[in-house]
Formats: sequence, structure tokens, C-alpha cells
Amino acid sequence: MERYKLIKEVGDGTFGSVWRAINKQSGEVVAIKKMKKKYYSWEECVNLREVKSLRKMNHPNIVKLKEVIRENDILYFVFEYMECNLYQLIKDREKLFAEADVRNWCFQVFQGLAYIHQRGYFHRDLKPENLLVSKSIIKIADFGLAREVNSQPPYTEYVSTRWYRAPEVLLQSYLYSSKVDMWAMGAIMAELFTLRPLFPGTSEADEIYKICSVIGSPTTDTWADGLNLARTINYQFPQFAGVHLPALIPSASEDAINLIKSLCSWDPCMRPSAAEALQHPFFQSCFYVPPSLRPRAAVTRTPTSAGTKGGLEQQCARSLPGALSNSKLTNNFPSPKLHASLSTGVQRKLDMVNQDSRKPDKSMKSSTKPRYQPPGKKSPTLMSKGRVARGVSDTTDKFAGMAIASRRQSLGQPKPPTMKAGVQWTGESGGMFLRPTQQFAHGRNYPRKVVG
Ligand SMILES: Nc1ncnc2c1ncn2[C@@H]1O[C@H](COP(=O)(O)OP(=O)(O)OP(=O)(O)O)[C@@H](O)[C@H]1O
Repeated sequence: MERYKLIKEVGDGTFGSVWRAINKQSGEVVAIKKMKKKYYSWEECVNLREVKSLRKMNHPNIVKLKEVIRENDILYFVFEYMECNLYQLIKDREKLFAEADVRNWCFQVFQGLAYIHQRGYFHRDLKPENLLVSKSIIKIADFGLAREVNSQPPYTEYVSTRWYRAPEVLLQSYLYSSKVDMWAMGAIMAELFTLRPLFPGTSEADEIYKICSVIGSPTTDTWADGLNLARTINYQFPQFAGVHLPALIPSASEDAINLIKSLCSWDPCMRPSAAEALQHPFFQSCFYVPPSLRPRAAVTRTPTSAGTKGGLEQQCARSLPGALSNSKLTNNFPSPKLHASLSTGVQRKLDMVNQDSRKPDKSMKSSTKPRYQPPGKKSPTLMSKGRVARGVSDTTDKFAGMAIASRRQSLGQPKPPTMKAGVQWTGESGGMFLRPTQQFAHGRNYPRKVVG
């Protein structure tokens, strides 16, 4: 660590504090995450998910892990440095972002996600705080909860920040998929348009309540597996028709609304994959450049004129060699009809640099070919009956309280539902959610530690 000079603390997360630092030899600015827990052996460190998953990732939209250092039983991750996170941009923002900015950020994040998912991982804790921005480049960070797609379920431990948590995780399905990241992206995309969280639940119960109130309660058409799952754990969804999303997100175009709707589908199978999302008409003016074809400096297609409406379009028109215009792909995305049908329900050191950089990026190249497959009807992600039985006892207790709380709320008597220890209750928004966008408290007023 003597090679680095710590300058300033820039973040304090659950697992570590993050510092801006300078490599004394090279002068390079880096971010150093100092883990809170002590690590008494190197083996312990290399088995960490963050190490195991991140060391395999090499993509312009994934924050680069440069090295891992263990010194005096303290573990440090050295990352490339990013200027700020997306939440900081949202909370400091006085006026809405231009749609071109939202499109640009989301296009990049979906590229990173497509890479992660195709490499066999999913992130599981996507939230604005974990999307790091430097100029017009955005990168996915914090792989502390990343999980291999092929790893064996059940996935029982804590997963994802509540406001961005997919319904199948809230309902304690032990079998979920990369589609949890797509749900989170739907919520993040909406937040980028309104500067307010779309589903700011104050507890797990309130989270489901808020989801129902926005996208409408699930039906056999929109999430038959979810209804079965809820029945098994004796949970009753509060009954809502949902709101008209364009009224809730007035600054979003029809394409943006369609994409948000499909990302925030109850049924994980109805959510597009990241590769599919990149083919959505919302991104028709964007170009995908495979990482292997990108000049070193131009890591993604991004506008230099961020913030100016139309800036991205102009930039995109001047495509890089090998760029692919999505304009040819628009017909491959599910018809507006399908979206409409959804809307009703609505130490030493481990050098990580260049780990995979010389390998051709096959997975992403294949994604340049537009092959939109409409999401399947049947969800493979929910648990089998056998698995449900395994989860019944504790989930039943938990959700019994949840159903009661939800009924109370729907009767107009807001009361904080049963909470897990450690969850912060602010009383804010206390279950009353059906308010138009303009009446929401500003995003910065919400407590952000929502990991319960
Ligand atoms: N590479 C980086 N460059 C600049 N800032 C960073 C970097 N990595 C993290 N940060 C800042 O530190 C904050 C916390 O980082 P991170 O999410 O990795 O920690 P954590 O302990 O896993 O947090 P969480 O509570 O989200 O689990 C981020 O929100 C971001 O603001």
C-alpha cells in the first residue's frame, strides 16, 4: 500500500470505504476500496465473489479491478477511478435529464450487463450508487453480490437494495436469474427520467405494495407463476389496477415508456434480456461497437454534448468503424401490442489488469447480430413445488404480516409493515404511493440505505 497515497474518502458502503488515491510511481488516480472485515488468509480473499467475478470482467462499461492487496489482514481493492456515481448526479440535479442522456447511460449499462450475463454472471445489486460516471461514460461497479448464473440455487442470502429488488426476489423465490438485473434497470431508467425512485418501499411489504400500485397487481396473464408462489406462502397481493405510466413519467418518450414497462414486467420471462434491450426502438439511434473494435480512448458511443437533446443522435450518426446501427432492428422488438398487454398488470497482490484483454470478445460479438426472441411465456426462474416447501415456514410467517399490512394500507390506514431488524423506517411515504410524479418528495429526501 505504500505505493499509493490516499487522498480523500469518496464512498462508505456496507462492506468497505472507498478512497480516491494516487499511485505514487505512475501518478495514476485510482479508487481504493478498503474492506471493513479482516482477512486472515489470502485464500479467503481470492474466494470473495467480488474478486472471483470482477477479475474475469474486461469491458468498457464495467469498472476495472486493477489489483487486490492484502496487508496487515486488511484487504484493499484497487479500481480505476470514476468521478461520481449516478445517484450523486440525480440528487444534485435541479432540472430533468435530457432523454439523450438517459438513453446514452442506459445503452452503456445494457452493454455492460449483456457482457456480464453472457459471461455467466448476474450483478444482483444494481442501483444508481453502483453505476459510476466519468464524463459521459458510465460503468457498473460493486460486484460484492454478483453470482454465477450456473451456481447452484437456492440463493438464500440477502439480495439487492430494496427499491430496485425484483418481485421474484421479494417473494423469496430461491431460483432467480439475470432478469433481476433487468428489473432493476427498469426502475433506474424511470428514476433517471423523474429524479425520484419509482418504487421507494419503506419495507419489503411496502415495496410490493408500491410495485402493485404502479404497475398493477399481477394476474394469471401477467405472472401466473407469481400468483402460485404467493398462494404457496399464503401471501395476498394488494389489488391495484396500476397507474398510467406516461402520467407518472411525463418526460419519457413512448419508446422509453415501453422499455420501462417491459423491464418492469412481473414475469421475469417477459423482461427482455440485456442484449434484447439493446435492440429496443428506444436505442434505435445508438450504435454498438464491439469492445475489440473500439479505439482505446473511445470506449463507447457517447455524446460529447451530453445534456443537449439530439446530441447523442448527432454523435451516433458519425459511427465508428464496425458500428452497427440499430435502426434496422426496430421491427424485431415485441410489438406495442405485447407491451400494451403488460401495461394492465404492469498480498501480496493479484494483478488483474489485462486478465482477458487479449481474448477476442466472442460473447459480445455475437450480440451484435440482432436476434430478438420474444420472451417465453413460462418462467423457469420460480421454484418448483419441492423448493417452495423448503421455504414455507419462515416465509409464511413473514408474509402473513405483509398481507395484513398491505390490506391496512389499501384501506387507507397507512402503517409501517413488519420490518426486519436493521431496516430504517422514516415514516416517509408510509404506503401511500398513488401520487403523480410532481408530488413525490425529491429523490434526495429518501433514505438511501434500503437494504432490508
Ligand atoms: N471506482 C470507483 N471510483 C470512484 N468512486 C467509487 C468507485 N467505487 C466505488 N466508489 C464510490 O464508493 C461508493 C461505495 O462503493 P461500493 O458500492 O463498491 O461499496 P460497498 O461497500 O459494496 O457498498 P454497498 O453498500 O452498495 O454494498 C460508491 O457508491 C461510489 O460512490
